[in-house]
Amino acid sequence: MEGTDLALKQSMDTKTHVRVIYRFVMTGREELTHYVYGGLYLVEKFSKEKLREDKHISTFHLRRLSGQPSINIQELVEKKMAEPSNGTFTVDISAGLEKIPISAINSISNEAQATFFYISHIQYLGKYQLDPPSGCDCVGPCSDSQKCACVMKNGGKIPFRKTGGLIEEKPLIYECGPSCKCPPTCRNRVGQHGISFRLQVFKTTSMGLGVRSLDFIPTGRFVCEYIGELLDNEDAQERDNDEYLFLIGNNYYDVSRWDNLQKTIPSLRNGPGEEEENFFAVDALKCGNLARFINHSCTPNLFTQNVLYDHDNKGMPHIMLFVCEDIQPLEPLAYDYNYTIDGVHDSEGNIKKKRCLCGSVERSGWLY
Ligand SMILES: C[S@@+](CC[C@H](N)C(=O)[O-])C[C@H]1O[C@@H](n2cnc3c(N)ncnc32)[C@H](O)[C@@H]1O
Repeated sequence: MEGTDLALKQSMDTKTHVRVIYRFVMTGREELTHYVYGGLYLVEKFSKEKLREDKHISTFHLRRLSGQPSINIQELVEKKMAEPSNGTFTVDISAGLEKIPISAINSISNEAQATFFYISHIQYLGKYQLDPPSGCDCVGPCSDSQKCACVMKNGGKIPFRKTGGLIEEKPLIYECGPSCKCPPTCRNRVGQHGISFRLQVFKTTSMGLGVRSLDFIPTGRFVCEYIGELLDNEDAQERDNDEYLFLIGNNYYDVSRWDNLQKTIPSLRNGPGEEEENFFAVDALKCGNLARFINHSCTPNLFTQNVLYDHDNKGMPHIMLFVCEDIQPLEPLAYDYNYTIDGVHDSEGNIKKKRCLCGSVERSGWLY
C-alpha cells in the first residue's frame, strides 16, 4: 500500500467490512458517514481478523491532497485503532434549517458541542425600523442590458457571473429581493438562497472549533452568511461578547478601501453616508449559524461582502462570505477578522490582546 496516498478509491463493501468515508476527489459527492479518524477519514467497521481471513480484501489506493497530514494506516491496524476511541459526530447541527445538513465532528475529544441556538436568518430586534426594499420590474431574469433598477444600483452590471460567482468585492451589493418582479432564478439573487456546499464544523487542534468544506469551492462562490442577532453599537457594547460579534463597520465605512473603485466607477460609491454611520453588529453568541465557527486567518480563503436584498437600510447589510481563493475538500475556511492591534478593549477600557494562531507566514502574531 502506498502510505502517502490518501484518497480512498472505493466505497462501501459489505463483504470486506471496509467502508470508505470520503472519496477525496474534488467532484466527489459521496455520502458522509460517521467515523473520521484524525479529522480526516477512515473505515466505519474494520475487523482485523476478518480482513485477514477474507479473500476479497479490497486494497485501497491512497492519495493525499495537498495540505493533508499523513496517517500511518499500518500503525492504526497494529494498534487496533481502526475506530476512533474519542470523538463525537452530529449529522446536522442546523436540525434541518439549512438546505443541506451541517455536520459537526470532534475527533480530538469527547467534549460536548457548543451550546447555542441554530438560526438561519438574521434576527432584528423590534426597535429597528427596516425600510422596505425598492424592487425592479423586470419580466423574467434580470440582465445587464435591461433597464433593471437593481442592476443600476449595482453600477450598471449584475455583480455575479452566470456560474453564480461574485465578479469582484464591492462596498455594497444589491441583490434582487422580495419587492422585485423577477423570478427566484434571477442571476442577481445569490446569498439569499443560502448554503449550497457541504460544510462541516470540526474541532481544531489549537483554535477551538472551526469550519471546513467537504466540497471543492471555486473562487467567487458564495459560502454562507454570518447570522445572529442584529444590534446597534450601544446594545452591542452591553453584551460582553468579543468572540462572536461581527462589527459591520469593519469593512464598510473605511472609504479608503474603496478609493480605486470609486475613482473608476463613481456610481459604486453606494455605501452609507456619514449621516448613516450608526454602527451595527451581528451577535452570534446565543444564536447564530455555522459562520460563528469560522476562524480568522491572515491569509484567508474567504472575504465578507455587504449585501442588501430584503430591506434598504445601508447601515445593516447582510454579511455574506464569498471565496477569494479556491477551496479544496477538507480545507478549513477562514476570513480576515480585520481587528486593529490595540483596538480591542475590556469593559474598563484596558487594551486586550490575543495571539493569532492561524500559522500564516505573513501573520503579525496577534489577532488583536
Ligand atoms: C467567531 S469565533 C470562531 C470559532 C471559535 N474557534 C470557537 O471555537 O467557537 C472567534 C474566536 O475564535 C478564536 N480564534 C479564531 N481565529 C483565531 C486565530 N487565528 N488565532 C487564535 N484564535 C482564533 C478566538 O478565540 C476568537 O475570539
